[in-house]
Amino acid sequence: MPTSSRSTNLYTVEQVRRIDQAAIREGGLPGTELMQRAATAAFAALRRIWPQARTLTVIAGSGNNGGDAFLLARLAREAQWQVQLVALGERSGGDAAAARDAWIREGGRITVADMQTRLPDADVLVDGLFGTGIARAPEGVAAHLIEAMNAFRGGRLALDVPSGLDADNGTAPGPVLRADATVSFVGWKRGLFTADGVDCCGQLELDLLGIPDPVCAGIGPDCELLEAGFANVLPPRIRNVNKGRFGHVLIIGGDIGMPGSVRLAGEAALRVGAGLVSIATRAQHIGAVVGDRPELMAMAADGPQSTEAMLARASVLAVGPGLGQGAWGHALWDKALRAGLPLVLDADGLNLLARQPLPLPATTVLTPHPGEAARLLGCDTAAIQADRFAAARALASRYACVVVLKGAGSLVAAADGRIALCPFGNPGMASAGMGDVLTGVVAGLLAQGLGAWDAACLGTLVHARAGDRAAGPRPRGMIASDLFEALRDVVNGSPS
Ligand SMILES: NC(=O)C1=CN([C@@H]2O[C@H](COP(=O)(O)OP(=O)(O)OC[C@H]3O[C@@H](n4cnc5c(N)ncnc54)[C@H](O)[C@@H]3O)[C@@H](O)[C@H]2O)[C@@H](O)CC1
Ligand SMILES: Nc1ncnc2c1ncn2[C@@H]1O[C@H](COP(=O)(O)OP(=O)(O)O)[C@@H](O)[C@H]1O
Ligand SMILES: [K+]
Repeated sequence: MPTSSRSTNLYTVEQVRRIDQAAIREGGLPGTELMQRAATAAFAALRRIWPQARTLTVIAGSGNNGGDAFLLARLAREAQWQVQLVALGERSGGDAAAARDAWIREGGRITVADMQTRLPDADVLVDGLFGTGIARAPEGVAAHLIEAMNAFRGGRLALDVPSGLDADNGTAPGPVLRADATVSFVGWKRGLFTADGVDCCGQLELDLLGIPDPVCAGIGPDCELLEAGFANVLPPRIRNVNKGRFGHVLIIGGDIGMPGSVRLAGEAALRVGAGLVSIATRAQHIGAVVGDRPELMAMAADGPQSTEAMLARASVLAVGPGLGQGAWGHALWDKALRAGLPLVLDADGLNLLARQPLPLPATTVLTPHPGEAARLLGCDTAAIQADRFAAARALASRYACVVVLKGAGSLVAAADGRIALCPFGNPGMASAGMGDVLTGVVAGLLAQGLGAWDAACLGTLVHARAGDRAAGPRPRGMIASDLFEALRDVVNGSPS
């Protein structure tokens, strides 16, 4: 795992609440003090991000997120900014009530929003409508305010969480703010980094509000961010070695019409350092597989004996790319799973598992996208995306293995409930064959001796960072093969 620090910890909303309460109870930090610190941190970030700004429109909800907003509005006015404040509702609750009173006491004016409200123009807008306390999809005036904020022509800064986002799961059941920047308080909420969260937050900053580490001890985290430094889990190579030390990956798949998937997985395994890579595929695909990549070996998987001979030489299997679910694919899949070798299962390898849940080898990594995950759990894709963390954990526990749930903010889950999130990757990677590359990467790392958890975490990280490096500012039109050179750079730790 990456070295644990609070800046790489991801928390549930409930865990952040417990930290708040512990800070108030045991840390001697009253809620009003935390709110003041949140406002101060957010105003400092705002000035850093928009150094020319002098006018502000502040939106305050009725809870403590609104409290942060009232206090930020005060700070801006004290700094001689021109501030206009729009509130949802006539009253604020809890510590926010005192913040609202202070704003009014000092002569601040409040526009109480209705369906006709138009937001005043300003350099920057501060979203303090909803934070972690959002309880349902915004409707009526709340929804109108979010839509108006999205139409606002200046910069948009969200306090803690973009309003409308479920900070636990990254889902947006209704309208949601698309912020240019989000300053989050106390700890990262896990939903900021996956599903819709990745499109709503903009630039992310975290302020711990000065809550000391001991106050948080024993509270979570729920999940850890995979960091660039994780690449260190792969030991440097000594010079006196030969290819036999770095494993022999056998990729099984490529039914009629699908030679590309095994070709991509095979080269990916080589590009992260596997010693030998063989492909077991249809006889007619052998030329296509080795044609422009002669370092790959390819053999016809055309009967039980040839399959057994290939399995006997392999140290790691990657089963599924282009495998199909017909009799040919099923027979290979069945033999491969019973071989007991470290295994990566993807694509039709997963679809066959959903149909026939065979026991899996002790070292197994499943790499489903949300559609495959849904088949494995017997639900629909929307249910997977509604709580990706629960889905990844349920899969790892049901199949007693390590699972990579792919997609924006890929998750790696282990059967013991451990979970890590990859904050890298980009929409250019939503293209054919990218998953095949990931399969090859994870298999290539298993072949070099990593365990299932480390290979899945490092593989997900290396694949996503290679995708970012290859995409640069041109994600659209990136193809899976564009990642190969970048994989080699990233796995060798060269700076981007
Ligand atoms: N001491 C603390 O607890 C701290 C809290 N902080 C801030 O407080 C926030 C959490 O505050 P709260 O728990 O008060 O929650 P919020 O301020 O996020 O929202 C809760 C309020 O919105 C209402 N509401 C929820 N969903 C709604 C919907 N769909 N439509 C209309 N109204 C809705 C609730 O009735 C409640 O009044 C954090 O996100 C953070 O910004 C910070 O000030 C740091 C310290
Ligand atoms: N929008 C995105 N942001 C980050 N990563 C993405 C995005 N879209 C796809 N990816 C990554 O690209 C890969 C696509 O895998 P998959 O859907 O199985 O593709 P294929 O079936 O074409 O091989 C996964 O690793 C996924 O996490
Ligand atoms: K907010």
